[in-house]
Order: sequence, then structure tokens, then C-alpha cells
Amino acid sequence: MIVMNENLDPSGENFSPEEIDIERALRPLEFDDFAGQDQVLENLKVFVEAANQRGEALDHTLFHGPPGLGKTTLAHILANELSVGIKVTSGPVLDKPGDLAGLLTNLDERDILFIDEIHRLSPVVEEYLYSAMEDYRIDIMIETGPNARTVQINLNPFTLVGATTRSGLLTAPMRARFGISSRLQYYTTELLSDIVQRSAEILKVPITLDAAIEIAGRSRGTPRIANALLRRVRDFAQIKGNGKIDMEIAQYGLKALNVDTHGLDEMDNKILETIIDKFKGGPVGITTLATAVSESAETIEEVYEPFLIQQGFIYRTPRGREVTEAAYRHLGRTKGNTQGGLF
Ligand SMILES: Nc1ncnc2c1ncn2[C@@H]1O[C@H](COP(=O)(O)OP(=O)(O)OP(=O)(O)O)[C@@H](O)[C@H]1O
Ligand SMILES: [Mg+2]
Repeated sequence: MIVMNENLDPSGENFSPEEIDIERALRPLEFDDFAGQDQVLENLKVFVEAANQRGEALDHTLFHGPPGLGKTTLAHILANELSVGIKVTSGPVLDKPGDLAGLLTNLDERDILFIDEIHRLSPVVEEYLYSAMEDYRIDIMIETGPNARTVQINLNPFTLVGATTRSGLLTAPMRARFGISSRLQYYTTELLSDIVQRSAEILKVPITLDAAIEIAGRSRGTPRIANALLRRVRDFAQIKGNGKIDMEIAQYGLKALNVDTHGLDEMDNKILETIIDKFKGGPVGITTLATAVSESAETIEEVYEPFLIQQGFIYRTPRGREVTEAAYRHLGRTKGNTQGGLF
């Protein structure tokens, strides 16, 4: 069983404070530093330029897609390119309409309010957000007891930027209030190797092209993982090598880190193993599979499956998910001869 180092968690949730600082340093600040997602970027550039020309707030914008692909990065880039301020919060943190009102009334004209994990807003807060998004207006309760009354407050025109890994969990009314909605895709190895080279430059560590490609190819299509692997390999280069990253030290480091050759993580492999061992390679329905791997069906569909499909390890059939020959090969199994032996 190949288990990835927890520092390579695509969600970044296990990052130490130092790693968060480095991640911030590596984060692109402008459209021009941002690699890939061409279609998304091309459109955003037009919308930003148009909003800038008119001096208006950009339309509310939603970014969705798997962890670590650049949603938060794009929110900050938008603020830079619009030359406006950005206030950052997240769905689970905003649990009272009062908290949201505080944020909204403090926004300057055209500012961005970035709400991460927007699918996790409580229903009351979400409802409260609707009128803010639509009419730039909110109701505020003043005084308590018999004198309690609500007053309407006008807000400065602002842009709500929402990010979610689970767009399927967003309510329809919420989704409908975003004028711009962009889905981020996994990155190709080529793009990731550009990102690795750019990051190496910022970290001031020399790297050869083949080493950058090697790291990129094992990064699960995800820039956050590519950067995390680069940082770990840099440590190996510093302690076990001569400080430079070449193919040899990259392979040495990746092996020591137990990184899967395709960059699959623990859950990816668990999903493949489960389909092979428990369901004879499939087809298996998504809910059955979800129960078997103890993960929610939505998370499998939105976070894990897209990468496994893109890499050609599983495919969807009307009867459920099936693994491909490549999955058997990847796990070192032969078809018809799974771990359970004859039975
Ligand atoms: N297109 C890109 N070019 C260069 N670096 C990128 C790009 N996209 C992401 N990164 C790097 O990957 C890191 C993770 O990106 P980011 O935090 O924006 O992901 P996210 O989609 O918000 O993830 P999550 O869903 O976990 O919040 C960033 O710090 C940045 O360094
Ligand atoms: Mg983010």
C-alpha cells in the first residue's frame, strides 16, 4: 500500500505555519504568473477589463474544482487586477448573519468578499447573502426587546467570489446568483513542470528540466502538490546532495517520500483497490463504493473520481464505475487474480 506523506495532502490542511508561508510566497499574484486554465483565464481577463473600464464591480464569481488547483489564488489575482481590496472568510466560519453584516458593511466600492468553502454556509447566512448579492442591500436588526426593528442598509457595490470543491452541494438559488462560474481542471505534467521551475526560481534552488518534469508527473495534476514535492526534494538535495535538484536526487527524494508513481494519494488507491478486490473490478454503483471506502459519494464524485478518470484508471458506465487495465497494472495486480485469490 502506497501512502502519501501528509505534507502532500492536496487540501493543504496539514501544512505547518512555515509551509503556509512558503505557499504564500509561491502564489502567483497576477494573471501573467498563473499557468494554465487558459479558457478560464481568457474569460476572466475580458470580464475584469470590462469592469475596470466601466468602473463597476465585477460580477459575482464562483470557482469550483478539486483542492489545490488555484481557486484561492485566482480570488487574490482578481483583487490585484481590479486594484481593489479583498476580505477573506469561509463558509464554516460565518455562522451568524451578524458576522456577515459586519464584513459586508465594511467593504469599499468594488471590493471583493472571498468566501471559501461556500457550500458550507448555514442556510440563514446564505439567505441573508441573497439580497446583498442581488441588490447590494441588507436588513439589520437594531435595538432589542420592544424597540427592536430592522433597517435597510445600502452596501457599496462589491464582488462576491466564492470557492468550493463541492459545487454539487451548492443550492440552486446560490448558484444562480453568480454571473461568472468557472470550473478549474487538473494540470498537465507540462504545465506543472513550468510551475515547478517557477517555484524553484523563487526558492532559489537550481533544478534541471528532467527533474522538474519528474516531480510534475507525480503531483496528481495539482500545483499545491507539485510545490510541496519540490520543497521536500529540495531538502534532500540540500542534505543528501549538492543543493541542486537533478533527476537523480529527485528520484531519490520521491522514493524516500513514498510518492506513488502517478502521484495518486491514499484515497485514490483505496478506491481502485476496493473496486478490484471487493467488486471484481466493477461496475459498482457510486453509493455502494462510497460506503465501502467510508467516504461520501459527493466527495468521490467531485474530488477523487475526476482525476482517476482523467488518468485513465476508471471509467463511468451506466451501471457504475469500472476500473481499467491500467488500474490493475498500477496496483501490480492481474485481472481475474485479485488479492482474495481464487475466491
Ligand atoms: N496556475 C497556477 N500557477 C502557479 N501556481 C499555482 C497555480 N494554481 C495554484 N498554484 C499554487 O498552488 C497553491 C494552491 O493553490 P490554491 O490555494 O489557490 O488552491 P485552491 O484551489 O484554493 O485549493 P483549496 O480547494 O484546497 O482551497 C498556491 O499556493 C499556488 O502556489
Ligand atoms: Mg483555497
